[in-house]
Amino acid sequence: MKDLKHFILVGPPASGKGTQGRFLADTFNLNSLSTGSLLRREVESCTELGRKALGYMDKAMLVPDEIVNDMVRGWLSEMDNDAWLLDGYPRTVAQAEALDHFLTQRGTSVDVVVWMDVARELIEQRIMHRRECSTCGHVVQTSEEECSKCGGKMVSRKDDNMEAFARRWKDFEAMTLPVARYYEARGLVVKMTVTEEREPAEVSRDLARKLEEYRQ
Ligand SMILES: Nc1ncnc2c1ncn2[C@@H]1O[C@H](COP(=O)(O)OP(=O)(O)O)[C@@H](O)[C@H]1O
Repeated sequence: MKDLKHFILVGPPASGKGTQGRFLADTFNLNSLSTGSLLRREVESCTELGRKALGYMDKAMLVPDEIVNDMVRGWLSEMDNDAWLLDGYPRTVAQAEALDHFLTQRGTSVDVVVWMDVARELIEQRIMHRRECSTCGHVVQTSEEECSKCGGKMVSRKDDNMEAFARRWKDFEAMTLPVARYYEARGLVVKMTVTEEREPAEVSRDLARKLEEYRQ
């Protein structure tokens, strides 16, 4: 039976990576790293890395590989419990190769790559139904006019969101899909294909089952 300690989560924006990532971290007792969140923290703390990254993040461009590679290597080196999940990294094949190189040097490797394969039409529907509270920023799929958290007015940012999504999807297809294929060629992928809307908990159960099979 395979030991599953090193996870990578790959998927397009709004594919449910955040939710399934939390599920995996809880189930397998993993330290999880979202490179997007870490970069945002660096920006907020005005570190040198944050200053370098900001110019790219502002334009919704990928931060150069070297910066992100160094950041992830630092995070992995500092960890005491060697069980982790990376979300949002590797995002390019060059990042995947750099990670492989780093892990090989340490005598270890990626154990499994969970690919959230969600149809583009489904993600577009999610974005269309997404509302954001104009007061507290709470984001949900709802048709309610009032925020369930603070009572503020719920607004839709459909056009902005659709435009941003189209750009991010293009990047995903061009740069990150090849990452999923890179790992697929190495037999490391567990693919979660989602073609119709399902409860996140149901997707988690399916995922757990697939991981059990993969592990045998
Ligand atoms: N692995 C990565 N390589 C390069 N840039 C990254 C990476 N991860 C995150 N970023 C940067 O951080 C930003 C936010 O990332 P993330 O939180 O994953 O959200 P999004 O899904 O909006 O891209 C990205 O737009 C990009 O500029």
